[in-house]
Amino acid sequence: MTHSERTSAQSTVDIAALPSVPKVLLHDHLDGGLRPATVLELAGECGYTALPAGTADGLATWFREAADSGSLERYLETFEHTVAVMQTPAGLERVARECAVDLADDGVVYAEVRFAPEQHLDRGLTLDEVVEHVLAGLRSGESQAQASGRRIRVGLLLTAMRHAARSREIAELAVRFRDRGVVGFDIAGAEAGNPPSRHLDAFEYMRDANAHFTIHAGEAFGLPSIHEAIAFCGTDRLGHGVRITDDIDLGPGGEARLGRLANYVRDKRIPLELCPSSNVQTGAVDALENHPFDLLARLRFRVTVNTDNRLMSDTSMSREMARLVETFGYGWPDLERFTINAMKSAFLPFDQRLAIIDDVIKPGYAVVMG
Ligand SMILES: O=c1[nH]cnc2c1ncn2[C@@H]1O[C@H](CO)[C@@H](O)[C@H]1O
Ligand SMILES: [Zn+2]
Repeated sequence: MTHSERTSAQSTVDIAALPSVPKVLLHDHLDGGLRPATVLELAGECGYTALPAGTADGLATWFREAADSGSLERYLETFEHTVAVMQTPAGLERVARECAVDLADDGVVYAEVRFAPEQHLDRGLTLDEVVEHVLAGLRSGESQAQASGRRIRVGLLLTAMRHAARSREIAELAVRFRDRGVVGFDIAGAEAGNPPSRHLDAFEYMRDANAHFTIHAGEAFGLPSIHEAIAFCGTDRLGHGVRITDDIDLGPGGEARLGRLANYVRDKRIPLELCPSSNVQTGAVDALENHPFDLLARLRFRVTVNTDNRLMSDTSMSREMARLVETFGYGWPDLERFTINAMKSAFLPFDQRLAIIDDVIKPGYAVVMG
């Protein structure tokens, strides 16, 4: 065996081994990741009768197909059913606990999970109580994972809905809980018509508090949204950001010419929280093979791999990575790079990020690369 044959054999990804390598997830919605059976059981417990199917399998199929709509607005309508069953202390804690356990079972070692507290007040809980119950569920899921030999750490991001007017309040909530497990802030929801600058005071509050945030931008709307998120709001990361490719021209020989905004994003190493399957479902990209993930990765943007909504996309970190490997032919060194990109971009203190990279990620990839 020559050196290059050996190197390529060692770097070839065995799809079955994906759950065993350490993975880092920065963009995952708590209310988009419920187990179908849990949706069903919680609906029974809280008397929610509007579920679109009566079995776990039926629900799994319904969520995937309904989310496969080609439009972000229609995709978001499916959350009505998950949010409806996450209105009680028990419901919130269970969903959060199962989220941590499921991610750990998939080999995720560090995750930032997000949700919008303002959507969970229907049964009288306060914003603070909602966050407390979700944090309690995450801690209990971490312990449960550890008892079964899996180690995961989950940070919480608090999301404000961009069509609503509570972003400043949610930013304050995030800062109030910063030493109790909340690591940052975000805005989500329908992007077109709700530019990031509508929530400028929330972002200014976060910056004033030296606190971190990301912004869903460049998913259903293009460059103006990304520009505002960066230039006006000062975002640390871009949720999706896939439409940054609108500012990249490919010449006749395939050579890329970056516009000023694309250059800025790359120069400043602004992390892109790319969510391949979700982007195909919402129509941000027409097919996985046309996803700009690979172009952006080859141009050395700081790309990261994310699930967005595991229930709606019927996915997991391992499955997203498998889809990328099958579509673009990535090897283990590529997946390790995407994972380190994500860990570098986490909203954890620098020394803790480095410790996970050096003590967990690199040794984990060294095992599969031989
Ligand atoms: O990809 C997305 N783009 C924009 N908003 C989203 C996406 N996925 C989920 N949400 C929205 O975020 C809320 C809090 O988690 C969800 O309820 C959903 O409305
Ligand atoms: Zn999202």
